[in-house]
Amino acid sequence: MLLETNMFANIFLLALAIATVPVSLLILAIGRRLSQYRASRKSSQTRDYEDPPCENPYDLFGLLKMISATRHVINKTAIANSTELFQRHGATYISTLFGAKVIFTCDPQNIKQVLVTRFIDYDASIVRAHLFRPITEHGIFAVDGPQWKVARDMYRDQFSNTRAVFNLGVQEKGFQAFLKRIEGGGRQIDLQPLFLNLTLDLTTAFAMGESVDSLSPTQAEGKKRFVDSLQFVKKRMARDGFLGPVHVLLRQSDFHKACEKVKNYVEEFIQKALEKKRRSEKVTPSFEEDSTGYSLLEGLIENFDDPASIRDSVITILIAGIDSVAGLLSTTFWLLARHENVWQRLRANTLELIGDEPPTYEQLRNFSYLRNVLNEAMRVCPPVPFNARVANRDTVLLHGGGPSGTSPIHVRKGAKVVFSTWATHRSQASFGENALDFRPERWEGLKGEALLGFVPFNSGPRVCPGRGWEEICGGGNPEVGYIGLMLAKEQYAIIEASYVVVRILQTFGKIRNCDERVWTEKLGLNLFNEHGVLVEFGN
Ligand code: HEM
Repeated sequence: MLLETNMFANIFLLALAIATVPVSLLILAIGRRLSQYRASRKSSQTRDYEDPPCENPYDLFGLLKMISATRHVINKTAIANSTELFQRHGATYISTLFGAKVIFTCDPQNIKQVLVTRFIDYDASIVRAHLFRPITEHGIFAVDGPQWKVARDMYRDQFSNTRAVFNLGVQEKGFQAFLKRIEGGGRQIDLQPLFLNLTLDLTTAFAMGESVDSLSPTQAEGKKRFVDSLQFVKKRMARDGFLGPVHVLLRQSDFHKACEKVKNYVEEFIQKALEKKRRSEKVTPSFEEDSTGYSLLEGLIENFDDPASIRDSVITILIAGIDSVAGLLSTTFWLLARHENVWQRLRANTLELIGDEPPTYEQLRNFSYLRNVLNEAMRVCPPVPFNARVANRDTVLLHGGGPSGTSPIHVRKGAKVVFSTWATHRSQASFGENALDFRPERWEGLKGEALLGFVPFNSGPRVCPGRGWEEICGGGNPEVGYIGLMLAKEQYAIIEASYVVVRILQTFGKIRNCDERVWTEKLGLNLFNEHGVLVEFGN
């Protein structure tokens, strides 16, 4: 009986607890909104701040926003919808998500504030550390402040010296394996998965000193398992990133298991390199053009001792450097197959400037029309279409407040700012009336303000290191850093993509588009086309 009474009491208490959860959440959300309202009223009374337009003032908890965002992700219209919202509400507007205000912006001036001018007012890790921690606990994406500086400095030697670390021999080997998969031409192929395999092979060779050979028909079983785990981890991180806090309700054990497999695989390479270092005292990275000896991992071991941070730094590159470059290559060829004039001009330039021999680093670096084509491909379809930061103190965005959109906006500590690279790249104010068209020639005259609206690698101190290094510091002047970056030529990611484009253009005279369907978003950690890149090469 006592047992029964206890049981009923427990069930009652449990039911009461469950019933109080939504009520408590409701009270919490109302409290939060009230204090936000009071604070923003107070600040706008004392200063000239004004709130930007609100997407839906009645959507108090962001429930409608969540439903609509989920619907658009499922329908693969999230990116198109984001542009539509900017058109409807202005370049900066507010929405509510999970009961909190979120500022959305595609205003280049505001993006510059977040990434460059007021860089220290924002943190990046809050929005993604939970996704990165299981795979790279102290890796650069999971940390901010002094910890971020430490993680960033680990890459300094490698990315400040792209010319030395860029291995043309590895590139050519990868390209030959890629070519075998499309040999002969005259048949329809989907380039998108092949580019992913190619960048997997190139990046693992660069990061660990040994390719995973994903393009090889005889890929070793262990390498295949590693690739499967790595790709699974990235896919799951992207899914959980979209789900936000809801993801904790879903099973995570398979994710953690895959993370362990990836870490174990990379650790084996670290152990081998450490032994090598112990034996010969010094691991000297080999910068010979045809050598496959150099790896980021060995470069790191040369300077650092902690195996865990070396592992995090290596895995970070496997997360950041593979799908992004594959996305850029896929978009470029999707566009080239639909713009014969650009293909013709690029091919003529390639044969004239480089001939049919594999290109040198210097030729790739100075190939300006190719640079324009890649810039334009990243403008039309940025591999990282949006990003977010959280204010770590009260701060300001310069534009977008009030009905005219000209007043500064008060950004409270803890507020999230989501900025859309996709939408800013489509701005007519920056790129003219034909902003939606693929026109590499526009880069011949672009300068100043327009360049401010081009941020495929982000900008400021936290700019993608695959974009170049020296210019990041900009002599300590953020303004110089910002503009200097636009002119940077030592860009690992661009040089890597350039090598592949040049070799394909040297090999094939023609490209034919085999897919009349419209481009449809496929969102992961990077952006792809749902239908791939179906083309036929000919001579
Ligand atoms: C076309 C190719 C690429 C694009 C568009 C791209 C874009 C980006 C963007 C937008 C960020 C900033 C993320 C943020 O702060 O939230 C970033 C960060 C980063 N990227 Fe890339 N990336 C590319 C290729 C690469 C490559 C090839 C590597 C390395 C080999 C690389 C390594 C990194 C790293 C380590 C970070 C973190 C930087 C930090 O937080 O300080 N990326 N990338």
